[in-house]
Amino acid sequence: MSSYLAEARYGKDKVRVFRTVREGKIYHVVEYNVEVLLEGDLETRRATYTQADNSVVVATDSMKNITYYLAKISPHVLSAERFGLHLATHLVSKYAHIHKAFVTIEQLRWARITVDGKPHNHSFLRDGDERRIVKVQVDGSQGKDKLVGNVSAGISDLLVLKSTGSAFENFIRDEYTTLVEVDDRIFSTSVDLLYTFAPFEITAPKDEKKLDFGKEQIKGEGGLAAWEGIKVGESAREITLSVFATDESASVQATLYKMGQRLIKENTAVDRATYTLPNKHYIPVDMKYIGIDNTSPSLAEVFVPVSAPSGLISATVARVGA
Ligand SMILES: O=c1[nH]c(=O)c2[nH]c(=O)[nH]c2[nH]1
Repeated sequence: MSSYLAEARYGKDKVRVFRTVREGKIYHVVEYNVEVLLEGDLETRRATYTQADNSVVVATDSMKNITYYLAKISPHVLSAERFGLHLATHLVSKYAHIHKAFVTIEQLRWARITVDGKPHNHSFLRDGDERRIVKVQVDGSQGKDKLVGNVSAGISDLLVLKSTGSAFENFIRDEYTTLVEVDDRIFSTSVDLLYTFAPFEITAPKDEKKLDFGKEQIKGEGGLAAWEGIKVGESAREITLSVFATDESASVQATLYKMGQRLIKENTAVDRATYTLPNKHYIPVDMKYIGIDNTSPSLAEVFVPVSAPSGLISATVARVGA
């Protein structure tokens, strides 16, 4: 039976980077977990996988070093979108046989501590397990002077709960149905969101050593939005939280759709948004045995948080015509 190498991609995962940027007495900080993967002519030029020839292999250790080097010198390091674009563009520009770079960045939360009502200059707290996610792909396979950037970004593990304003009624009732219809229930989910910008053209930096990567070098609306990704990121989080809080939810599905609709409407460069929402069930405790009604929706006050199983609702909302 014969076989061949169908696909290959390799790199470094879990490169942990913490960076400070000083602005006088004020410090800005970011913490990233970075994954860097490369694709290229690893078989046609030298048989890396099939003949154990390492002569075209950029060591994954070097990719880690490049990540730290760019974290030191990149003017874009405080934005995960910009930093990812800079890192991926640098890798594809530097190595002739590397055609695609894939950078995934997880950004951990560090919020300023408030002291006497004022944000502190250099002290921070971890205000949640939620992470920002940025995925960048830079494709140089059509030529190193025609780099194409693809950026998607979003949120992972944003845990939310509302204690009313959620119902689930009129679903299929048949021989398998035990769930009762409720016009008032707890709705809790851990939001995963990934939104995608239109692909855009990047002009590779002319001065490799300087690694200058100016705003003017990214063409197209999607590119500029990815460049200004911090704003879209803030808007996406705010829309997600505000729709979750205010929607009179008929189902997780219906609330998810409203989130996606508003995200696309208010962020003109976002083409698609995929939400994945587990339905973390809170079940009212049955106290009929002791003569107490805790299960009628309006009287339910004591609940069991159920970690498994959970519902899982996922959908992509896309811009018409994109
Ligand atoms: O919002 C919901 N959607 C469902 O599809 C579903 N199914 C279920 O058992 N509970 C819920 N809740």
